[in-house]
Amino acid sequence: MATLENRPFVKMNGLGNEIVVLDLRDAPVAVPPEEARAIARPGVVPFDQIMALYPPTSEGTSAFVRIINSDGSESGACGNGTRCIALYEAGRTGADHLVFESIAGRLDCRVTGTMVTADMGVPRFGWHDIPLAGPVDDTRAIELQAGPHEAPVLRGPSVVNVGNPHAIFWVEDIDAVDLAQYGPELEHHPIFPERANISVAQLVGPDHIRLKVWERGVGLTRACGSGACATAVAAARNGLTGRRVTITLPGGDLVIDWRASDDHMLMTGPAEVEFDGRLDAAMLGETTA
Ligand SMILES: NC(CCC[C@H](N)C(=O)O)C(=O)O
Repeated sequence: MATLENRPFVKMNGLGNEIVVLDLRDAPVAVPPEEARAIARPGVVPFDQIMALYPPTSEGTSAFVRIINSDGSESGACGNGTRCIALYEAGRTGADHLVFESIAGRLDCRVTGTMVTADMGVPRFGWHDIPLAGPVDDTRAIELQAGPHEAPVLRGPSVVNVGNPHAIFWVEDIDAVDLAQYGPELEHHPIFPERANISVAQLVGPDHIRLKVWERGVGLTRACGSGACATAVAAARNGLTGRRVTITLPGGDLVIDWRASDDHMLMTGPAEVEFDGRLDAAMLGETTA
């Protein structure tokens, strides 16, 4: 029998980032990568991330969350998924202040209607934090390019770790870049030993950025909350914006406030419940023959 057989799930989204919430607190089991990949197949429950909830390990927290990409790999952060689990738990308990634990730290969330503000913690900028394959003095712009060697289309990204690794390429017009062409090679570039999420960002004004993200372990998505946080702090570090910006993604807007008092990143945006169901053997890739 498949590990996740008969377990209930809730399909949600955060700005069109496709999220499956698996509440495993009652009877915890690991999510096998092959079962995650089976659920993600077209016609089953295509998702970008599974947010798997486990029993909390510290007082005052609702759950320990593990984040699984559609290729079965695990991540330390998912901004849109965090807003989804906050809305899910608010709906279940009636609470409007929820705290989760993750491998990257605490996620403090406040829910108002369908809007959620999540504290995504403090960004890290050291080359070993990202991580990069070797020493780099200044992670505001590193040596990396894509496209023809003599006339690169993308060059000099900012790199940031916000619980997961991000590289942000600053461009004039995000619509002029075919991110599906360059995303795979950059995600897997040897400079990123743990791979990386790859973004193209366009500065619209001192408080507004347009963004598209090629997500590690997934591909192009409608929105990436951690990518929005990484981009906001990279923009402020480069003197392009202030510490509070609106990030416009294909799926809609997120507001990121990089709080000056403690450097925490506060992300505000919507989350939505779509439908629920129960996983069966066929959905988990088991054949009955
Ligand atoms: N959807 C995301 C990011 C999820 C994790 C990422 N693909 C990774 O592997 O780091 C978000 O909203 O932050």
